Amino acid sequence: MNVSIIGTTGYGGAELLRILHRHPEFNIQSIHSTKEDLPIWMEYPHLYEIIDDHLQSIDPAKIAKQSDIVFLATPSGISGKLASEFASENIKVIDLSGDLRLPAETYQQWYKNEPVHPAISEKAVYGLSEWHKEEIKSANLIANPGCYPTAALLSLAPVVQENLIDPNSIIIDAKSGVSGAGRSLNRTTSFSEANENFRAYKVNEHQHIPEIEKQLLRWNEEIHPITFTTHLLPISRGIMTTSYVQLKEAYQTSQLLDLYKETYKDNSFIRIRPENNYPSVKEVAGSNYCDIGLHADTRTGRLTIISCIDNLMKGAAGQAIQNANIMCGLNETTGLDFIPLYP
Ligand SMILES: NC(=O)C1=CN([C@@H]2O[C@H](COP(=O)(O)OP(=O)(O)OC[C@H]3O[C@@H](n4cnc5c(N)ncnc54)[C@H](OP(=O)(O)O)[C@@H]3O)[C@@H](O)[C@H]2O)C=CC1
Ligand SMILES: CC(=O)N[C@@H](CCC(=O)OP(=O)(O)O)C(=O)O
Repeated sequence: MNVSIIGTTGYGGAELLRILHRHPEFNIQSIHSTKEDLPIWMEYPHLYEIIDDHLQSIDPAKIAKQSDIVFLATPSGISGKLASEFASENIKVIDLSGDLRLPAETYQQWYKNEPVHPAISEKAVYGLSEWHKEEIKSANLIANPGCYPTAALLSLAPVVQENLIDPNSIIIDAKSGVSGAGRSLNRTTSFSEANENFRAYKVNEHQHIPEIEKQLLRWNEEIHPITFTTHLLPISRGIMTTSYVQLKEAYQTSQLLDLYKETYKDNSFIRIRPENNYPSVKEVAGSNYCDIGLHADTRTGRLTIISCIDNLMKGAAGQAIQNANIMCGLNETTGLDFIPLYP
């Protein structure tokens, strides 16, 4: 199967290259950027003598003739336009941006960009791999989930679906490494601003709030608006979400762990930690795992759920390739089954 990547010079694009280079079923047919005729190793010298491909211009008709799947690792605003151009072509499209995840009006409100025409966005399947496998299998257009929503949703799904929590009690405290903001220069993620620092940002106005709420409501229509706060960690990769929810009844931690293990028993990338064991971002780095640990506080009746992913893997490129595997009828772990990088 031939695949192409647009936005290859960004962090998401580079991560797609890293995984696809060793994928046994997908062949990297072409890589694209607004920079043309440049060997990719000149942008990323760690690829020197490994990947010699040159960046090519973005010509959707030509890409669709040569490839079966195109990954859009481009910024919000750009991805939507590209998805519209590919709509008339015979090619599967997986978009890593937020452009296809929300209804037009909500998108405009939170992203402040012109929305994609609903005729396009309504065809997109939300690619939360573990939960929408059947839809993904027959999709031609995937809205790959955001990094924070992936970590938060996977960790909240079992208790939300089973209606075990007060629907007005969800608080998600989220932290990300700086690669989550992409490769371009930016004051907040520059070394002297981020190093030895820890700050909250986009408080109550983060663009992932409506994405998380939309999926929670699909699982349980009683869910109320959430409180979601993002923070910037002085590390390159990794996301941790710590969610607090009020349980409707008293549960032991072991009962809830059993529910989580049962829910995810057929999903290789979700690791439910044993009692009194909680994940850290380094324990999933470079991998497609989402590790979840939890504890029910019998004093307060609240459940604390901790979830860790690598933002560039399960939060972006890894999940995109997992979705491509599902779309092509492959085992979802194909090309993704490696151990996290530690330490
Ligand atoms: N970083 C992360 O952890 C995550 C990112 N995402 C989403 O994935 C997408 C890519 O993110 P990331 O790799 O971090 O971003 P980067 O900023 O690192 O890369 C963006 C890429 O888009 C290309 N690009 C920029 N402008 C244009 C344009 N006008 N036309 C075509 N290509 C363009 C850039 O390449 P060039 O300038 O060379 O053309 C670059 O290759 C974004 O939508 C992001 O929101 C989603 C989940 C997690
Ligand atoms: C650390 C950091 O800045 N992270 C970014 C994640 C961006 C992202 O994933 O954007 P999309 O919704 O377009 O996919 C942020 O919080 O905005």
